[in-house]
Amino acid sequence: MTQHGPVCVGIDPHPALLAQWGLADDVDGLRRFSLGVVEALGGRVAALKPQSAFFERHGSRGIAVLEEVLAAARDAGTLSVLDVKRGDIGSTMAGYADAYLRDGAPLAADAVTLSPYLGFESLRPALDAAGAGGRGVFVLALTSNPEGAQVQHAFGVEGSVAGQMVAGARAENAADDGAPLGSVGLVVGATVGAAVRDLNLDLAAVHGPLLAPGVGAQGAGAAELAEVFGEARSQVLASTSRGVLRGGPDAAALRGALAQAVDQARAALAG
Ligand SMILES: O=c1ccn([C@@H]2O[C@H](COP(=O)(O)O)[C@@H](O)[C@H]2O)c(=O)[nH]1
Repeated sequence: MTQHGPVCVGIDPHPALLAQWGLADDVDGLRRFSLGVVEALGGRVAALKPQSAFFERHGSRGIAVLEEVLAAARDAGTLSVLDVKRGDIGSTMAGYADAYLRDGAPLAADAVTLSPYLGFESLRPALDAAGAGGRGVFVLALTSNPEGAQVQHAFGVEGSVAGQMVAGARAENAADDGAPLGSVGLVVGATVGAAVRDLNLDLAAVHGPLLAPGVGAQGAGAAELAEVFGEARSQVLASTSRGVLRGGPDAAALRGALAQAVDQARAALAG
């Protein structure tokens, strides 16, 4: 984030984007699109975030392309965040941790997104694997979609649901002595408006990175980033997929779109 700017670019090979890039909606199109993004932006961006759904829809050959994309990002020296939003009972979470957070696993990424709605503690195997292996997780706290509020803003005996995710991440990172940011990040959409303030969430105290999707196609920009994150802005990794990908397939145009997104995020999140 310091070197390349606080922006993550999502690799979301939507059928419509494949068509816009002049590619077929098949495994070859998927591969050319996704590796094209890594080739254009690898080594120039803080992180790349492949969206697993768009690889899974092509079946086992799509998953094989996802493996290639993760390896290509690694070879380019670029961190990968696999957006796969996993969450299950602890014993099954151990399987997911092994799939995504183990050295040498075919789908190993530098970080994954996790869904905590079976309870924060159900994520334990992934939290431990990330901490032990120098990897990270991003736990959904306040998602960028409007429907998320129905669950995430709800209150129980221990406060708001989102607040419990903030508390969980904060407690995990407290043990991560000395690191500038701990291994447990949160997903907080750039589109959530006043929710962080309304729910009284202390994001700065999480001491972890904050992945902020919603920039670009979902309507958030500099003003929204500044509004949502306040004191926690130095922890924010703003995430945009279609906002940059629509610039392709030309590599220079993709880099131009990334440069614009970085300028916008830096201005919003400075100081
Ligand atoms: O709260 C969330 C969590 C994840 N996402 C994912 O990010 C990208 C957004 O794509 P855009 O084209 O920039 O809208 C997509 O993969 C989502 O699944 C999110 O949007 N919100």
